[in-house]
Amino acid sequence: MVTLGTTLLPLLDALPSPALLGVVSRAAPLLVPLHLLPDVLPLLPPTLPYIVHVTAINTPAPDALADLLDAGAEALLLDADTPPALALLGGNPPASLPAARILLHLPADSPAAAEPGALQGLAGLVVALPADSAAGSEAATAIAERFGAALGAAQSGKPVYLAPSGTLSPGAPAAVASLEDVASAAKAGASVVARTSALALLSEGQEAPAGSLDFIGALLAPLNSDRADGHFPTTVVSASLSTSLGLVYSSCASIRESLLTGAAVYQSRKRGLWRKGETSGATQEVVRVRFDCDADAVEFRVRQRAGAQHAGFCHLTQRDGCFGPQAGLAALESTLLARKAAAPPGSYTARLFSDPALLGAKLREEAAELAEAKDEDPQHVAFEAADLLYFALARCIRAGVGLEQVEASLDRKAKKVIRRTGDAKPQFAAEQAKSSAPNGAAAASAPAKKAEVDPNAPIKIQSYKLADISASERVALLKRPALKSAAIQELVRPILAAVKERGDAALLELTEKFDKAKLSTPMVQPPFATEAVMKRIKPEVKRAMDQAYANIHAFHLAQKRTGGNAKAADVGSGGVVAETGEEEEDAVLEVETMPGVVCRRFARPIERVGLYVPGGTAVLPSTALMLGVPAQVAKCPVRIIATPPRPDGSIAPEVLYAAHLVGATAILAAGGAQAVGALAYGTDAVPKVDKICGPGNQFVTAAKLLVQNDMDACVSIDMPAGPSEVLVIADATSNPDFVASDLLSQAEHGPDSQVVLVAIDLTDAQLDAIETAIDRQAKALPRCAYVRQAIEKSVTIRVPNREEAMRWSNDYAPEHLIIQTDRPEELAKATINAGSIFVGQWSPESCGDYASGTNHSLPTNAFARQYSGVNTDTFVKRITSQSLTADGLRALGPHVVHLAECEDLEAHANAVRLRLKALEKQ
Ligand SMILES: NC(=O)c1ccc[n+]([C@@H]2O[C@H](COP(=O)([O-])OP(=O)(O)OC[C@H]3O[C@@H](n4cnc5c(N)ncnc54)[C@H](O)[C@@H]3O)[C@@H](O)[C@H]2O)c1
Ligand SMILES: N[C@H](CO)Cc1c[nH]c[nH+]1
Repeated sequence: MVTLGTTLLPLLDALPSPALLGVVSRAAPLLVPLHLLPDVLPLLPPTLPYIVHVTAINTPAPDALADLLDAGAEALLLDADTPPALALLGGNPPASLPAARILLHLPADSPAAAEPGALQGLAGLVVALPADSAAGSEAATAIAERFGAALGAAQSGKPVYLAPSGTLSPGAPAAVASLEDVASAAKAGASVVARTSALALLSEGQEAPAGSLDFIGALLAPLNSDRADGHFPTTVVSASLSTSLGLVYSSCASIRESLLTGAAVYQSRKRGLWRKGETSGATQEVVRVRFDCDADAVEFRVRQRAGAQHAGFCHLTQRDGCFGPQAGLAALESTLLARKAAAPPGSYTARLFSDPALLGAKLREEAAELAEAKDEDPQHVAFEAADLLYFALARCIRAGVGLEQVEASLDRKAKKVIRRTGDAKPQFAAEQAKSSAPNGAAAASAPAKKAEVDPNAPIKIQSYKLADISASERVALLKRPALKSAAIQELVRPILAAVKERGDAALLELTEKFDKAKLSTPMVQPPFATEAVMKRIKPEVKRAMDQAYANIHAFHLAQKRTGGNAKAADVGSGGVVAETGEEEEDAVLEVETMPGVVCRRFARPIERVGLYVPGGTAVLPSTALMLGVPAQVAKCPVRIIATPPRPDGSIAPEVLYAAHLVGATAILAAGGAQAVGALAYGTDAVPKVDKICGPGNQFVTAAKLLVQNDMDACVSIDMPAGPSEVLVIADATSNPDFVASDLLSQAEHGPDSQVVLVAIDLTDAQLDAIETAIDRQAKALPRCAYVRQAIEKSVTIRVPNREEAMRWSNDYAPEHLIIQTDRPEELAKATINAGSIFVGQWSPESCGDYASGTNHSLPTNAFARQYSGVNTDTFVKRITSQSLTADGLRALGPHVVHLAECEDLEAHANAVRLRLKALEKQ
């Protein structure tokens, strides 16, 4: 429905003053004669709804009338004798003109008003009053009622405007309504038309000159307070999205001043007129003032202006509105505006603003993902729509366009009457056809297919000089690319719930859905290294796996010997732990803390462990070794490897061989969140485990975090491991090709990987040599598409010296730290936070990834500050014990009694007192 409600409809009869246009735009539509439109249109504020008056003399063809609506006119007012009005009244409306956008200008004696409801398809009516009927007269009231009934105005709220005699006849003298006329007409449910030349803009208390009408007084005429103080409750909403900012009060005086000046003024119940922002500077520009349906409450639509210390409406300076912080699109708009004003270099949003190609590619990518999202997965649709809105809004903000303008554009489009066919442009139609083809449906996890990127575009890491980086920029640059963790959790939750509730049936369904494998059972039992399997493994790969296994085993077995200072057998002799069979390496920590008081700590394997071996974008037998060997060394009795099956249902032979080497007790042929759910909750076929270890993509990580927090599952995880990352420290002695190759070796893992180069005092030419090597090597890689996306999220930091390099590295806490500098051991010693360190130019990270002996399952996302990588301890828990002799209890007991009494825990004290008494009797 068009928005035409007002008590006074100003008819433009001369070029208007800006002051008048300002008031009109804040409170009423404007009636513009067609012949004035070309001159007036450029002057009209974009928010002002205008109606074009068409007479019989200047009626254009119906298509040209439709063009007026398309160009932004709220409605057309057609004189009754114009051909389209005659056609409408004859029941044969022109196809191109929707009646809902037409007002008819009828004489008071028009037979069209004879029947209630006869005109109800129209947007409204303007009724020309006879010369002897003032707008407030009884005759006018009767006319208003008759035409109101024909229009169905009482039900719809559509306007009936009464035009005092001569008002709409250009050049003719016209009667001017009085304020009383306007008020009486309002009581009869009608409004009044007045020429703008007859309107006076008056401040509170001023008298209208003779022959003119107090414009604002007329607009306020219908207001009718139901409060003793005569004020009006007023909701204040933002110009975009109509977000509620607060509730205040208005009086006729405060509204008058607001409409006149365009700055919000309210009525304080204690202190009189409240000129918003007078002291704080946080003023409000009034966009529109409206009354509610019974005219006893007001709405102010405003643009909030920031003051010196105060940006919002609420007296709490950190808040935008009195009802709390913004949310959704409004909050996103504020954040993006703030980022644009003070964008920390390196923050993702800052890059979006400065890199049009990146933003363009992301927009296309997100639009494609939304198009591909399945209706059956509404959460995924919402997730992708949110992504697209984020990038769309970033695009707008970059161009200085806010949501208010976007909404205005939507409203303008909604007013168009000439509809385009809505067909897609040919290149997009062709792309869509490709992606909807049966085998073209893109998986959500196949980023290499997403944005169309020029393969020859340079692959270059963004570089920053430490000296130019502010404290807040430093914080932003140390952050990892944003992960959509909350949204991913929402996708993962139903998967976990399905497996928890429906067990194997859900597990098999999800395996078919995500990994395209139709299985009859999810479990594969040993033997794994059958002849058929071994035939499919290249001999050199088998030898490499054997060497890797030996090294990893040696290093992880050695880790058991660092736990204590006594042999396992001693524990048994103390009488506390009865088990036998501990081997020499199962050392026990034993300390006699005071004579006769012996404390011990010893390890026991976690009984059932799940080892997740990723398999989405690459098959990773190396990860099976990295998890399986320490679990084997720790002697966990149940060791289940979980890994996504290939589409034919099989497991890669190399993973089967790794399972054989590490003595896995079974393989779960499932991946993603469903595998994690099956391990955490157990199904008929899958044994429940006590701990789930191993890296994976964001679905796997989110699922691990969720099951860890589910008390029902009673399962722990190794760490929140995420996308791979590496930080390389290089100086003038480094080999540029080596540095580039190390950076790329992690960038190729996936689009979310991040690599960081910390360059110590390199010249431009030295840095250029590394960048050139990155570009050249990357373009030759088969996984170049992943590399390009990872490099987009990566940074080079140019630092002046080794101390600053280490400070950056320790703050970043990389998963992998590669030190390719002069005297690398010194920097290794200065390392405080890192998952694993690669020291010197002959120690590429790849060696640790596969075969040197260290583990490659490491903490990412700065969790190296508090987590270790997977190691033998990951698969054990440590039990402590103590044994006291009688003398030991005599010496320690009284202290324990005092402490228990101090905590008012009598039973604790008693357990010692009883024994001390028994000892006294001996
Ligand atoms: N930090 C480490 O130690 C380390 C080591 C190796 C690998 N990684 C990382 O592990 C990750 C491996 O990821 P991957 O994808 O190749 O294999 P993955 O096995 O982790 O994930 C594949 C599974 O994801 C699920 N999945 C895919 N799309 C989905 C969707 N739209 N909804 C729900 N589930 C979906 C499927 O179930 C599929 O089986 C990479 O990010 C890599 O960097 C890390
Ligand atoms: N670099 C990975 C850890 O982030 C592990 C890996 C597996 N295969 C090769 N590399």
